[in-house]
Amino acid sequence: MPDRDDEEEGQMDGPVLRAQGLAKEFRGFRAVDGVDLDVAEGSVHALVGPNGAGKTTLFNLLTGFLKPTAGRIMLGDRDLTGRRPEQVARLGVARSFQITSLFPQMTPREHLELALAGATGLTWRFWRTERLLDRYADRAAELLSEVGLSAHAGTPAGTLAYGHKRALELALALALDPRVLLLDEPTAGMGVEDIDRTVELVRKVRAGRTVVMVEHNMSVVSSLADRVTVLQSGRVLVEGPYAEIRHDPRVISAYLGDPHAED
Ligand SMILES: Nc1ncnc2c1ncn2[C@@H]1O[C@H](COP(=O)(O)OP(=O)(O)OP(=O)(O)O)[C@@H](O)[C@H]1O
Repeated sequence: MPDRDDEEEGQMDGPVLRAQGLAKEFRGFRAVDGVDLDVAEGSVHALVGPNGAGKTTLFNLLTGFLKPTAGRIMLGDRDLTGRRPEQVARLGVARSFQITSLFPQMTPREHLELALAGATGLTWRFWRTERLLDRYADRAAELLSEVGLSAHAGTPAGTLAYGHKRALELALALALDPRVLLLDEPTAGMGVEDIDRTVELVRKVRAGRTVVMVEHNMSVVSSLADRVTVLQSGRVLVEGPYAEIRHDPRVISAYLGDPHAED
């Protein structure tokens, strides 16, 4: 018997983020082709798959950066389908941006104050008003401490080490206080030490949150993910806990590029 209360709240043990029949076509080519995805509240859910599987496209759909050709995206009982990225973010699905979106001259503290001001609806023309930004100083300091950047709060972002830039991106997403945090390859381009640090960081920030991440590094996936969705050719190939999917012959074939993998 379905538990109506839980369903109506759109949370508890039900999915907090749900995609149904999601598709994206680029000039007739289906990069995402009828994906169903249920992300449970409080879980870390990894999206994996070989190159070109549609992970980035799916991420862009979930965050409003692309509009779906078909299908529906729900956050709890709210329909996110077709909403713009800033609306999606404000409703509670925030994405950790790429380093290219950082301003090299601005410090982590300034980035965060600006993000916090933006999250509360203040527009750009207000951001230099010192008193308004002071309001966000405490929260910015907290977020910097959460991601281990306190010692670099006043360093221009352009001169930060790679791992620290990625930590700043994460803090910027957390500034939105999201219900669902999307991480796009959080360990991409990192050496072993930074990867370990990032795994610890994600462990820490996941508390009380739901995380969806695209991640190529399977050891990172095994350390962090409660559930894994494996995509191939725009479709869900397999879904389940990492311990189960890692032995699945379809997954192994997909990664080895077996042309009969879908059989
Ligand atoms: N804007 C676009 N126009 C046309 N084709 C696109 C576009 N974006 C993605 N594609 C195609 O859609 C498919 C899926 O791409 P996508 O980047 O989502 O895969 P991915 O799983 O993220 O791959 P990777 O692991 O290499 O990042 C690819 O074949 C890609 O060439």
